[in-house]
Amino acid sequence: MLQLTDVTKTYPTPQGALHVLDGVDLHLGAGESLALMGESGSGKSTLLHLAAGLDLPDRGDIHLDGERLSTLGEPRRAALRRQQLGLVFQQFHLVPSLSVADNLSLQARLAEREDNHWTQHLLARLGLAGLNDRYPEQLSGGQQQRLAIGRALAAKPRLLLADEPTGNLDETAADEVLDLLASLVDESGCALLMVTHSARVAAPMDRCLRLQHGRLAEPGE
Ligand SMILES: Nc1ncnc2c1ncn2[C@@H]1O[C@H](COP(=O)(O)OP(=O)(O)OP(=O)(O)O)[C@@H](O)[C@H]1O
Repeated sequence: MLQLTDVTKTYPTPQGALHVLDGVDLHLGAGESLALMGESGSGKSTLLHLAAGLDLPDRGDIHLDGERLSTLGEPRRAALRRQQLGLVFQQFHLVPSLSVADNLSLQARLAEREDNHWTQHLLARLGLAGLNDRYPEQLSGGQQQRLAIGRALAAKPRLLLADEPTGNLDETAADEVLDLLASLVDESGCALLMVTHSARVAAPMDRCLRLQHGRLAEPGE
């Protein structure tokens, strides 16, 4: 599903080149879940952005669903994202001018993969069924994040990339959102790569890796 081979990423900074990823190898199979941990600034978001084809590595290869991202132009990478990926960020990135229902179905519509039955199921499971006509600003933080998760899953992606999806929520809301995310990922059968600082969140996932000094390692290594 996702394969990173010897991936290197460096950012230019006024102090010189910052080597964030230094030969990262990673394989994530279909339906597999992986927690990505690591200290602040260790490069977790950078890795997720590369996996999504939002940025390209300096060296190494990234294959998403068998496609080599570095050989694709941005329009083709965007199409691949639309068709294969769900993205959830710490900031919800909802569209303020669209209702709950329209935010939820946005990506599925763009991917031309609307499934009314699945959409209604998601709305009910996310506890948003009665809120169809509201706008994001009329929702609580937890409801906004649940909507962002629903939007990412509405097109039935093969891989969900989630970057600290509950970092903005209090602990109770975070627990609820993560339980929901885990069970909806199970129901949809998609693979999950989730950045988290929480060992409790990482525990139920198939695998957990830690990013340190630009490389991936088993926790505790
Ligand atoms: N566009 C950029 N230009 C220069 N430096 C960058 C850029 N993006 C990120 N960095 C730097 O690269 C390093 C890794 O950033 P990244 O956001 O990937 O870390 P992270 O592990 O996700 O951190 P956090 O847990 O705090 O979100 C940081 O030192 C950051 O300041």
